[in-house]
Amino acid sequence: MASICSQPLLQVTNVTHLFGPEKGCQEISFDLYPGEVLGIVGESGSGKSTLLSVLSGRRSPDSGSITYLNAKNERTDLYASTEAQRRTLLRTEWGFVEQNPRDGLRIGVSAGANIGERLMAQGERHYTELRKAALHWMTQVELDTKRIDDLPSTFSGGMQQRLQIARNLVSKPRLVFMDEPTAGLDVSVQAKLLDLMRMLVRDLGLSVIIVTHDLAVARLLADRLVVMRRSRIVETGLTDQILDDPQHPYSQLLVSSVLQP
Ligand SMILES: Nc1ncnc2c1ncn2[C@@H]1O[C@H](COP(=O)(O)OP(=O)(O)OP(=O)(O)O)[C@@H](O)[C@H]1O
Repeated sequence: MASICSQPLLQVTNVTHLFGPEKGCQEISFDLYPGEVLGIVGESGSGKSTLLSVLSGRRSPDSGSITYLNAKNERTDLYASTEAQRRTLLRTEWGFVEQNPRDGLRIGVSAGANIGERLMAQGERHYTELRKAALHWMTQVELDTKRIDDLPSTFSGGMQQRLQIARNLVSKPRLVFMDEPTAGLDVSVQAKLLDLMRMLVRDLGLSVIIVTHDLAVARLLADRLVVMRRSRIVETGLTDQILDDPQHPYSQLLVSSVLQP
């Protein structure tokens, strides 16, 4: 967890993006600290994915601001930057793990090339170095290194998700966004992936914003939660506090309906 002295990595102030009344996200404010994992939970349609795409620079807010403390320790306003600057940030200091690995991988190139791509974009041209990094990251995410030249389409869903994680982490991002990264996987595959993600987040000191409708995933990974309902945050707090003692009636309903046997 972050030290209370450090500055927020991400500062979100009054962010709104609406497709219609209560459709999207509105008046969203929170700070994310270095090394912190923030879970965004709420029912389907509450605006979690919309918020994630605004936070990650993919969709401009109608109003509000998001500032990010970059690796040079400069605070930058995400939407005052150019589109190209935001794209660069997403390829370097940030990562984005899509729910469907096919949206986050290049399906037509090998696993090794998928991992090496971000390094190449950052100027690494040495084949030996790219190969070494790919092997290292395959090992980190527990993929068989013998599959380095295989296409991701020959991988299982769980393996593709591990590859997507490796592809993101190779550039040593400081902040990773994840949209339901374990949804659609078998329960046992999910459990192993969650263990791996927990280990990587801890070992690398990553800051993460993760959208999930699965409170068990939130419990395992997140330090803090924001609960969304109809485009707004209804409650925010430490994960254990919210899951064990929710204050808002909607959070109470959400927790009781999902966690009760
Ligand atoms: N591109 C879009 N155009 C119009 N409406 C949209 C668009 N994207 C999302 N919405 C609407 O905004 C609301 C919030 O959707 P969003 O996908 O952010 O919710 P969510 O909480 O992520 O839901 P889920 O858990 O089902 O993915 C929904 O009513 C949705 O129909």
